[in-house]
Amino acid sequence: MLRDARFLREEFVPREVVHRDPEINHLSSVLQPLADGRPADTAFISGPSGSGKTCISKYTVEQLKEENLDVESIYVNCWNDHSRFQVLFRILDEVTSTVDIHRQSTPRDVLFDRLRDHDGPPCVVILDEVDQLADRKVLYELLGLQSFSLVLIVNDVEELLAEVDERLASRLRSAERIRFHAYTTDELVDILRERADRALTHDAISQEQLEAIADEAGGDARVAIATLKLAARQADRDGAEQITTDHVKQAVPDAREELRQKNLDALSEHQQVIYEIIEEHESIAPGDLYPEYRSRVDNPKSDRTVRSYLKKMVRYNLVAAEGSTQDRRYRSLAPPSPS
Ligand SMILES: Nc1ncnc2c1ncn2[C@@H]1O[C@H](COP(=O)(O)OP(=O)(O)OP(=O)(O)O)[C@@H](O)[C@H]1O
Repeated sequence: MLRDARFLREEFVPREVVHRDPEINHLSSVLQPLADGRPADTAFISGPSGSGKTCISKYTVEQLKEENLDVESIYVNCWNDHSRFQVLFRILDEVTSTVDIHRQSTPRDVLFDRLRDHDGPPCVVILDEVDQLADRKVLYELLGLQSFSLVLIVNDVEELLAEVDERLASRLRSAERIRFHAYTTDELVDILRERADRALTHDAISQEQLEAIADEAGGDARVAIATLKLAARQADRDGAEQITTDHVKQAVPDAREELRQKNLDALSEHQQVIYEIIEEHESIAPGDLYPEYRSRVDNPKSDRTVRSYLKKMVRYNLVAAEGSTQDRRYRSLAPPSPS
């Protein structure tokens, strides 16, 4: 049944991608000046979870690098590296040595000065999950760096623009926008087919089962691929030669739970505290949540940062937001524990 399970792993970056030609062409054209040694405009990549924003951005930049020896690239996930220091450090660390940089003792502007003075080949910086940046002013600083061109990945551009100061918003408004839609069922079937052909033995999964998986995934390629992986794993354990309807039916909730758990594990310490508070309540308003959070941590983040954490947790299916903006309440989406 399983030929090469690596093709079903989430982190696998496909060499061939399907159904994103217009988006790839658009991003390639924005980045094209780099091929002539000129800086490129900033690109905003937006769209729902699992619509291929990260994968297509990386793929397009890799293509550019294959054709141009003198282009470099850096990928930073702002969910993990969310402070100004972390972002600047990650970029600097890729382009030059940072052995003498120490978090506690390095003056704030040394990192930035080094990046500004960096005299290497043009470099594309893919900043993923930009809305998770604790200090958005770092974007303003990065926009001013000649050697670096930015690809900014967010779920919703307008939401981000509404949250930054006017000076930064007006710079960002001129960025080129590339919007990704959620995949249709047919598109997901093609993505799944490609993976299944590489990962599984011939005929291990029928068109009907692929359609069933795609249909349940709600346009999200990550959910679809995880479902295929779990269905294949179960079929393999059962010693079956084909994935059956039952394997798929079981894999659908398991895949969602696996992804939920992964997202939960990826939360920072502060985000975990916020999540725990929500879990302890049937539902809670942000106005009650914030003081509770402040009382539980040292150096609490601002109210605004906590609200952006909450939005992200909603997108990642960890919590649900109920009610309108005025009377919003958050509720955990953890499955009921078996009694
Ligand atoms: N067009 C495609 N062809 C092949 N694989 C794809 C395609 N689009 C997405 N994938 C795969 O689907 C998974 C999810 O894609 P990706 O991480 O790029 O989504 P995303 O839009 O960045 O999601 P999020 O906002 O949740 O980070 C990845 O494993 C990726 O390789």
